[in-house]
Amino acid sequence: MKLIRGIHNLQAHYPGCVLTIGNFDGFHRGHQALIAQLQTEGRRRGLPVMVMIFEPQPQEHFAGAAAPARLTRLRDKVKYLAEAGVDAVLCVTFNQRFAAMDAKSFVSQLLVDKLGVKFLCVGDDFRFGAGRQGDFAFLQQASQAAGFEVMSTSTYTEGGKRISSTLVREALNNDHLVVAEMLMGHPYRLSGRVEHGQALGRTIGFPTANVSLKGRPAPINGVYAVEVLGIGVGPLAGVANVGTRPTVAGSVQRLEVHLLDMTLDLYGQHIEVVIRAKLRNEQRFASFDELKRQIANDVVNAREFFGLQAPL
Ligand SMILES: Cc1cc2nc3c(=O)[nH]c(=O)nc-3n(C[C@H](O)[C@H](O)[C@H](O)COP(=O)(O)O)c2cc1C
Ligand SMILES: Nc1ncnc2c1ncn2[C@@H]1O[C@H](COP(=O)(O)OP(=O)(O)OP(=O)(O)O)[C@@H](O)[C@H]1O
Repeated sequence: MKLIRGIHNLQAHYPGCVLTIGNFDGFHRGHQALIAQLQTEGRRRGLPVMVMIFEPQPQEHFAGAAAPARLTRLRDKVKYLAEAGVDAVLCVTFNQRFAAMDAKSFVSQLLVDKLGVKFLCVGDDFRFGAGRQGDFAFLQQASQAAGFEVMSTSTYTEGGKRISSTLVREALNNDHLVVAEMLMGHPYRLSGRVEHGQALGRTIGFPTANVSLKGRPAPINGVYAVEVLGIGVGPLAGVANVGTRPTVAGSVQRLEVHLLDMTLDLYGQHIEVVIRAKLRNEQRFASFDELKRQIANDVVNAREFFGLQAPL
């Protein structure tokens, strides 16, 4: 699969495509159904399937810290889209300049001239162009003039509700991990590079791999039984904290993973942490000793969740 980062990296004339546009945060079953539909259209026309995504997501650009928590970072979105069989991802840098592009230019310059779009599938609530001036009716009109087809996605629902990234966020926020997994068709996972922490964990017998969330708050908070992927072996069972570590006066939310029965040097590696079950909320303990006792308990609970025996 081809990842094109930025409009400026597009070939002068892309050889035509079937296209969809959106955030694809969480890559839920609605997104998956849309991609499957697009693949049928691509095959029918002998054209590559392209997905246009934005980084940052438009709401993150406009609302900054007040934007909804990010479910899936770019690297993982691209991975999900590649696994789903998409041919190309165009990741548009959503900045002030792009936001200022009017709806007409978005269609004529980007979709038609640069991408050679032949078939476009978006939700009928899709808005685009400066001031959200472009809508589905606008697209229909423009497509007739420019000679491409436009179709609205059929809505994929669960229990009468439209599956959306917002619904997945709500489920995760309420610790309904099973619901979130059902909506997404895969368990929730966080990923990132392992960085150096204060190395306090090892002094209490629980070394942790610290994963920066790059300043984007995760939609979950607390202590979880997890599985770690992406380090060649595994999945490896672990226990993780997603939080600010109030006991040690931490402030920035971070992901910390302690692998069960295993000491591995993970510094610098990119790991995927599959969130399997919530064990408890994060707490502020009066002493480091109390925290240590509680983490030992968390380990016992995670072991029980995974059906693992304590080591001899
Ligand atoms: C399973 C687990 C549960 C944790 N729970 C809490 C908690 O409830 N409150 C808290 O302040 N810190 C919690 N922590 C974070 C510890 O404070 C942190 O691991 C410790 O300070 C070591 O940090 P360091 O890796 O930067 O040295 C938890 C860590 C783990 C691995
Ligand atoms: N449940 C669904 N069924 C069919 N298509 C969907 C569904 N959810 C999203 N889509 C389509 O997938 C594309 C990408 O959607 P996008 O990720 O931007 O929004 P979303 O999943 O609806 O999340 P949000 O909660 O942020 O609105 C859009 O074209 C959208 O119409």
